[in-house]
Amino acid sequence: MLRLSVHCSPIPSATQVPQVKLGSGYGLWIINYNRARKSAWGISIKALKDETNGGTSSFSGSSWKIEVPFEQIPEEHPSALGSFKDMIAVAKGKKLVLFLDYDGTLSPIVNDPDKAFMSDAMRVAVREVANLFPTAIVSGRCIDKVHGFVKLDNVVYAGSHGMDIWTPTGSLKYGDVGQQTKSIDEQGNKVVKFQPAQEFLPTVKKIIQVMEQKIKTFKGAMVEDNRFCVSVHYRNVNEKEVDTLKEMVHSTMKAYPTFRIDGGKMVMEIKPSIDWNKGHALEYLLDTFGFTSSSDFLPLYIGDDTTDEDAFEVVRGLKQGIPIIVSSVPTNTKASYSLRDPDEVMDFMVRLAKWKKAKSTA
Ligand SMILES: O=P(O)(O)OC[C@H]1O[C@H](O[C@H]2O[C@H](CO)[C@@H](O)[C@H](O)[C@H]2O)[C@H](O)[C@@H](O)[C@@H]1O
Repeated sequence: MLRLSVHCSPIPSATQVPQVKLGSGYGLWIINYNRARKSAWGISIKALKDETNGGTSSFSGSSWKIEVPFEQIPEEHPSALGSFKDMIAVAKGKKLVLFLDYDGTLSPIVNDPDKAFMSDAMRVAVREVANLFPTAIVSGRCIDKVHGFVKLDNVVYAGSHGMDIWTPTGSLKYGDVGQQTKSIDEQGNKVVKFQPAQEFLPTVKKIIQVMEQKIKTFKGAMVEDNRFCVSVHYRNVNEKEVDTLKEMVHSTMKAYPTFRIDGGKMVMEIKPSIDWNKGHALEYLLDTFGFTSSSDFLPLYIGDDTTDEDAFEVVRGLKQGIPIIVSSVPTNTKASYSLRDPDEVMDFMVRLAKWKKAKSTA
């Protein structure tokens, strides 16, 4: 346990001090924590629902005393914009491959999941980078929905947390597992669909039916059909009812032992318990892009959520790649760099495109 005395400036009055209820879905964020000096002067403290938990806090006089398990202190990660030159230096001689999460990365987090629109400017930026680098959108949403938001045809899509991947070629490496089917899309293009959770589809449909009934008593709760996965949203549920809703979901899912529940931003993500996640999807996609056996590629993955950590881990494991977390506060992550929000993600892509064009004309 690391003990910190945090002096606030200006001194907050008792009423300004955020109510931090530890152990019930609240947590502490320490901004500008100086790991080397183990101090945190003049910092701001936020109590965020549903974030890292642990420790205790108390307020006395002009300072907060915070006790946090050392391993839970969020680290700062250099800005991918601020460190652009150093960061991109490793791309020399390599082919960059871009992976982009959708919610919270290309679109801001909003209360209504059906209204998480991407701006036109963001669309222009994604189209531009996708013209320069192989680019994939990797989302928890079902493919139809994420395609409906992104509306671009020069990227490939992986939906349902990577359990539904559509590419023009498919993969030879994964070709013999019987999970790839060839078809023709609405525009008459060949598409190979990789769907490792096919057999779970009937049960997913059943779970959606059951959950839709059960959430009726929770005002604001919403069930989202993500084809191979189900999201139970509680962003708009009264705080006092969130724990009961979570308990309901956990106890209901006991009847479906071949499924697991992962966390997300005010959402419970119900998924088939197969050994497949966004990290595996990244490996599959690298293969379809033709990069598996060579070392001359550099994956760059940008994402904001816990499910993106699986992809960050794979990128790290490859020992050639750049994992970037989208977060406005320091956070515990396997990413190496950070961008604060979707606006910075857009600036970053514009910069990336400029860098590539300058390199090509040099
Ligand atoms: O992998 P992603 O593309 O990041 O998708 C993860 C989930 O994102 C969506 O939910 C989140 O964004 C919503 C809109 O901003 C927000 O209302 C919700 O609270 C967030 O959890 C999406 O609705 C889910 O289906 C995705 O699984």
